Amino acid sequence: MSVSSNPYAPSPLDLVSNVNKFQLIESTLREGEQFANAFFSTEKKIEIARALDDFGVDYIELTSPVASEQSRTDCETICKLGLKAKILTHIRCHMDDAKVAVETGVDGVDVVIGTSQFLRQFSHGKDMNYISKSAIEVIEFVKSKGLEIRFSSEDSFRSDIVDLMNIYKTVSAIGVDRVGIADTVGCANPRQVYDLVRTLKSVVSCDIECHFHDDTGCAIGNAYSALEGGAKLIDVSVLGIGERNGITPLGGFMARMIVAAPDYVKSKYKLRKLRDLENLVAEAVEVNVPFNNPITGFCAFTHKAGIHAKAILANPSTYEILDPHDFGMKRYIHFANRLTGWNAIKSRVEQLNLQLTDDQVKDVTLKIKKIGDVRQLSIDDVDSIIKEFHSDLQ
Ligand SMILES: CC(=O)SCCNC(=O)CCNC(=O)[C@H](O)C(C)(C)COP(=O)(O)OP(=O)(O)OC[C@H]1O[C@@H](n2cnc3c(N)ncnc32)[C@H](O)[C@@H]1OP(=O)(O)O
Ligand SMILES: O=C(O)CCC(=O)C(=O)O
Ligand SMILES: [Zn+2]
Repeated sequence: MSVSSNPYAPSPLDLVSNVNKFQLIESTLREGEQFANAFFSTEKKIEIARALDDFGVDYIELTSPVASEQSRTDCETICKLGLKAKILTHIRCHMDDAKVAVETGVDGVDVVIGTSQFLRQFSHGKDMNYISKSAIEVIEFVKSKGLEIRFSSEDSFRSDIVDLMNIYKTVSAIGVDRVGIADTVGCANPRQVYDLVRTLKSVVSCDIECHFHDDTGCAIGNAYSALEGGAKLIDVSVLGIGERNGITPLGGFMARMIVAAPDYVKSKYKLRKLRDLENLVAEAVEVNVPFNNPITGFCAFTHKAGIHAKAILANPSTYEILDPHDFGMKRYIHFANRLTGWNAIKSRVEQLNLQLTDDQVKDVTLKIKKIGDVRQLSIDDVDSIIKEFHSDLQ
């Protein structure tokens, strides 16, 4: 499908949209390390960082070097790998953290501080005046070291909008490279995201990054809305791993974006590496890839009901918005069940190199359905029924 005829592409009139030119901040080695099951050895971090780099992510975000001694040395080690992706580390808005971060060899520093009443009162206990002063101090310090610097307000969607815009205006005025919006508790919906990004865009001159938790199931939708509103960078992690049930998943986000911006996504990211990347991380954190995962879930390209199977055999676009081949995956017609139809069975008869008329295929389909009413069928069961039917005819 060419972009101009793609109904899911952003409208050319949508001047602020970054759907066709977004970047990824991959946070499996930061947010993902906050996933309950995660423990990454140095070797595993290196393996994951290399795989993310090979996939084509723009940035790799690492855990704060002040989290532990090993976190700091791992950060230094990954910086020395010579990856194409820029390496970031993520710190609190405090000079103690910033001083350690700039010595690790990272390309940039992501600094964050809670701005909502909840976090101001119960997390760090600081007012907006303090936040503003410490943000200026940290930003100017990191900039003086020649590194990229991003300032983000944690819990943005539960923060006072005037406070938010004031702090973003302040950091933009002193030349921060990016500002970040974070839906830390996953409370935002796509419309709120669009509105906040649009508002923010009118007060800052730098790029906007967004970070969405998935507590209420909106992380991918919110990321898309953010790009529509003019955000440029989206935080993702492999399988979405992170605090609680995590953030925007890399794979699901790729699924969303390939539909909207196929040329950009296919040329920029090695989509065929997605499955290996997900398996690598799933194994490292001892989880299974979810059965309903976009793209790589075991049945993501399996078609079962007879009506679907017939149309898919005629033209896969009837029931597929994604082409499995773009991801090195294959589609599968599940014909061994009572919901099957004669078109699916005819296709199986052809695969078995048997000759049956359409009426004969319809007859054998009824036999298959009859047994399928009593028990689960396997492919071998159906093949045996077809072969027996065929030999009875001879
Ligand atoms: C929403 C997010 O995911 S933000 C990223 C979260 N990442 C992490 O927490 C990284 C891993 N964390 C750690 O290893 C530890 O929490 C450390 C090293 C950062 C701090 O450890 P400790 O000094 O033992 O403090 P603890 O974790 O109990 O409390 C957090 C401290 O940071 C302060 N703080 C919290 N957020 C911020 C912030 N954004 N900027 C500045 N200070 C902050 C809190 O006030 C508290 O300070 P206190 O020592 O005066 O109570
Ligand atoms: O730094 C950020 O923008 C996000 C921090 C974070 O993980 C969150 O707020 O959930
Ligand atoms: Zn987060």
